[in-house]
Amino acid sequence: MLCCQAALHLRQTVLGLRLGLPPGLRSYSSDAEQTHNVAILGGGITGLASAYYLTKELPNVRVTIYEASDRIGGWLSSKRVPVKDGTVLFEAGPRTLRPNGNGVLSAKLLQELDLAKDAIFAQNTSPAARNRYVYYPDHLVRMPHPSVGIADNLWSLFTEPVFSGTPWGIVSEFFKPQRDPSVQDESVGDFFSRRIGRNAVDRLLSGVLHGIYAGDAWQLSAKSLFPVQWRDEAETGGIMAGVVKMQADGRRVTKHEGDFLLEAKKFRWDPLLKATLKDNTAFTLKDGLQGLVDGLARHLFAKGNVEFKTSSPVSSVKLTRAGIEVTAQGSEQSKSYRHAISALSPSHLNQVAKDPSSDSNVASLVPIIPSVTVMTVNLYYRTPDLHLPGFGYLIPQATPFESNPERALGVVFDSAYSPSPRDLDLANWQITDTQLLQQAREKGQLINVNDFAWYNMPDRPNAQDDVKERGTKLTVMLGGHWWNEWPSFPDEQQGLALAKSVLQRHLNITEEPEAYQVNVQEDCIPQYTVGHEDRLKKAHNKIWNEYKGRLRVAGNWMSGVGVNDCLRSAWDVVRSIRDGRDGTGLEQVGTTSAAWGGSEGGGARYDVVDGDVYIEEDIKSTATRSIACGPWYMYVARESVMALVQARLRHVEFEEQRAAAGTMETSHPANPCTATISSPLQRTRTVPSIDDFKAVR
Ligand SMILES: C=Cc1c2[nH]c(c1C)Cc1[nH]c(c(CCC(=O)O)c1C)Cc1[nH]c(c(C)c1CCC(=O)O)Cc1[nH]c(c(C)c1C=C)C2
Repeated sequence: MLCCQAALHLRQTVLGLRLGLPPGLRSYSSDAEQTHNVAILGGGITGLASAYYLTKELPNVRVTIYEASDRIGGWLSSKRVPVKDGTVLFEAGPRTLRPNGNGVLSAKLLQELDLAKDAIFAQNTSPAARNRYVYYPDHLVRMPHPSVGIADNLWSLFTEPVFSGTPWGIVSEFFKPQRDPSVQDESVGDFFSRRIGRNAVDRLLSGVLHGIYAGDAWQLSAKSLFPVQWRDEAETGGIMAGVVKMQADGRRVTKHEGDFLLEAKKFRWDPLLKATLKDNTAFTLKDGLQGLVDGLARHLFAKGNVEFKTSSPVSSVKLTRAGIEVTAQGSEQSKSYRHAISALSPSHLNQVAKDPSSDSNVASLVPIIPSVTVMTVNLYYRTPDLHLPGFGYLIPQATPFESNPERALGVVFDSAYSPSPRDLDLANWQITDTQLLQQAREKGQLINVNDFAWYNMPDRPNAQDDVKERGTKLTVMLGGHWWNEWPSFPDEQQGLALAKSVLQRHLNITEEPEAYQVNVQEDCIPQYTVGHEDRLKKAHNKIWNEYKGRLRVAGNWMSGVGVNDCLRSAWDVVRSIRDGRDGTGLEQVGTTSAAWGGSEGGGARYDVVDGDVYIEEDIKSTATRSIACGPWYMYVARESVMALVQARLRHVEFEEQRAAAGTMETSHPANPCTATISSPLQRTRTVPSIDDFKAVR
């Protein structure tokens, strides 16, 4: 073990020397007083992002990343495999990132880590963005899209069994009764079948949930997955009424979200990257999303104040007087830190949080949050265009067994995200003068070349596959909730056979793949099942009681299962440590998803109902002033800025009144949403100053 550590240290030093870093950056700061040492448990994307944000926000931080396996990056794993005329790239896990919402963080990383030059951007006009299919009951059905035209969309809506009952269900939703207020949560299936109709769930929505959670619509929580619709039913009478209200009043944002957006707005975007991201639906990297992991790791190595301990599973984390003590398996000594950030799954965290020396049967730190196993089978065929142009297709729960005996969840057409040699050939471009093109892009005028955009032009545009002639690249997704009770999972050959059988039945593909890769990702997607929010609140209380703010949690089990959500939870945790706020990483639970009462609700949130504060691009024509807020452009009407300031003032006033009254429902870390604590108030939130808002004007 010691030998490994020495080797690691040596590797880091050599890497530092190779990168030509000044000596000061190669070693830890010697000033112990100034440093803030933090342990990160888990070297997946959440752990790496936490380390990244820590080093960015706390210059004197020292970080140690503990990772059980011998590689970092977790589920993000891209491999290049040989084929007859070159190599193709296979992704075992996530393959693309969206730049909107929390995705502003991944878009920022492109700039901060100098990864934009390696990126491939798929445009809104690309087949990947326009064409999505659902397989029901025995054929592919294209989902409605404006590019198809009204007549074709209507024809499909009224003739395809997949839509049966749904258009009427949406119209009549206005007249459906509200739920009983005593209902605290229900499944997505129950919620939407009550509001819109059962077919909408079984034939459509369950497919979408397969594509994100690989989960069961009848188990997943409506309150956690559809917080806006859940709230709208309670507040405005229904989902559609909520949509109408939002159109009229503008989008409401919680304080937490508002702060995030304000922060995003401060970012100084490289104009060329911004122009390239414009009208972009998703992006990836030439070496796959593994490139993001490598970019983060490179950056952290170069920083010199981050230590990677791979093959070092953590065995315990204990609260001590001085901070928090972390022990790794195989290491005799435990190390003390001021904070620890757990980027482990809840079950792993429970294992390490148990005190091995105590016999007491303490209830686990985090209540059980189930997860599913997904098998991804990547296949590459010599023949091109073996599928329709598009993103791929999802298979809903109602698809009859005889149409899907393999119980596949969906198929991704990876070729759609991967430019072909034809796309790279300048002769096929709409504009061939690359200088003109770059000038236009710098002005944000034109970024679209054959449905892809590249930042690195006029250099040779990036592609993932290095082949002379393009073939067809696909990924079959299997498992998820269908495998929940299975005692064991199919092996590699069985997985391959299942995938080939799906493709033969659905796409008529009979040829043998030239290359394939079977990946089993055990327990990779946490399931936010009914009651999820309550479980998170319990976890928050327990973690706070046991670790008093020394241990924070981040990851995909709290507020979103995607890569962008992992980045966001890492960002949130680091910000709260940086600002000296108490917390666990779960203190926001319920503030974004529970029913909003504006200033009458939990007091922990505010909304801006007087004006359309955040207006997204689709209605930008109504905005009197535009503020570029990340790549997706955020437009703020001038009056709205005033509304924001006024709302903020009202909120502050409101809090003062509550304080004077002596009680307050609070986001105090010991109880995020439910407790009423008495004065003196313990404010744990950072309230942005009015100047922050004035600065917007
Ligand atoms: C690899 C399996 C995954 C499945 N879901 C996720 C992964 C990584 C997580 C996920 N997938 C999507 C989202 C929504 C946000 C977004 O980035 O778009 C999340 C959180 C959407 C999505 N689903 C599929 C793809 C290719 C994408 C785009 C993002 C990505 O690359 O992951 C296809 C797909 N994913 C899963 C299934 C069963 C499936 C079927 C076609 C499970």
